[in-house]
Amino acid sequence: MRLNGEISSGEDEKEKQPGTTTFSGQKVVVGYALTSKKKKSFLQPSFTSLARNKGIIFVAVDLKKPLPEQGPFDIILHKLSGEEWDDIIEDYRQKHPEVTVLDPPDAIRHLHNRQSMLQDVVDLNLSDCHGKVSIPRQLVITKEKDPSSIPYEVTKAGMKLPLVAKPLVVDGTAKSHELFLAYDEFSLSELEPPLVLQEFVNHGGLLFKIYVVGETIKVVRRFSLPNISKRELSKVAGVFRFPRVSCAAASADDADLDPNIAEHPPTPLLEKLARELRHRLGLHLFNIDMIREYGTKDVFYVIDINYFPGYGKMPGYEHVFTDFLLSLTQSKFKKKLTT
Ligand SMILES: Nc1ncnc2c1ncn2[C@@H]1O[C@H](COP(=O)(O)OP(=O)(O)OP(=O)(O)O)[C@@H](O)[C@H]1O
Ligand SMILES: O=P(O)(O)O[C@H]1[C@H](OP(=O)(O)O)[C@@H](OP(=O)(O)O)[C@@H](O)[C@@H](O)[C@@H]1OP(=O)(O)O
Ligand SMILES: [Mg+2]
Ligand SMILES: [Mg+2]
Repeated sequence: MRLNGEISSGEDEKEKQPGTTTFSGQKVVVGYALTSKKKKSFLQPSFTSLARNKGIIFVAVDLKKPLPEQGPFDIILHKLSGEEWDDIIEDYRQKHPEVTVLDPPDAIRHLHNRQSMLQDVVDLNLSDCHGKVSIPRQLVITKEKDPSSIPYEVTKAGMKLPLVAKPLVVDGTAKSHELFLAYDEFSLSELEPPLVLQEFVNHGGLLFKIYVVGETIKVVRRFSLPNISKRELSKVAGVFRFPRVSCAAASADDADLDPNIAEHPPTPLLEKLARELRHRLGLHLFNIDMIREYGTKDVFYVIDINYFPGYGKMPGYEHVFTDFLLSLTQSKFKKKLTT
């Protein structure tokens, strides 16, 4: 932590104000390396002004200058793709252990692959904690595979139709979010590996997004794909691209919903899931997409985990994030006092 006014430049410098509520009356400097889209959705004025009043200032990392020459920072928030950036931030992290880097690049990379992202959910074995949490059955089709062999692979693995086809790698591009619903296995040969093929689980058209910010979780409901009946499955063939239904800012929280579908998953289950994943993934900032199997009360599937998601859409994110950033520096300060 730094004393008031110690930082010398940066586009947000003019936003600084005296009078803080930080642990020791010092400013917390948060460097950020985000795309312009992310900066716009995350650093909303309602958030930056609340943070400023609590002594947190945000400073843009200048990607054209060496990172070690910038700052000093207390915390770095980042979400940029590419190996070059990963190397820069990893090197900085090792040389500046006093700076909290959210989060380590190798832990983030674990979520860039749709197979590895869900592996920790499988390992967790949350089967007796107010409900059962697992992942849909899935099959990876590697890059080397000839697309014409996909129908055979699917049949051999005993996968149940319909299937959701997802690009294996999630790299922040629109293409990595291009998903398809496959009603028959033969049409899958139209798609381009590498892919993850996941069994489609009927869930009543509603999804739970569990936002994790350190130790805090917030759950919102979003609209999702409707159930697919056996009758529909028998009548339809082909692969169909579908839009990013659950990403819309319009939440399903206020809609008139069937309580059997919309009732929130049990809090102890969500808390345990988030805590365990936080530790196993080594991440502070992510969200979990979870669905309830239609017709059940407590059978859940995790279908997606995203690093540093769209927190701007999380109700009350300004307060949650401000408290989180302050708690990070406070625990560091306390540690310093006791060592
Ligand atoms: N196995 C599944 N069963 C039923 N519906 C699914 C399944 N997998 C995905 N979906 C639906 O497709 C949507 C997109 O899937 P997913 O969340 O995996 O993609 P994404 O591109 O990573 O999304 P995001 O924008 O959240 O990163 C889900 O929100 C859900 O509506
Ligand atoms: O665009 P939004 O603000 O909605 O945020 C989305 C975010 O995009 P951004 O990081 O470019 O902002 C996505 O990241 P990438 O996988 O593409 O890296 C992914 O995390 C989505 O799940 C987020 O939507 P949410 O799950 O929160 O609804
Ligand atoms: Mg998702
Ligand atoms: Mg995702």
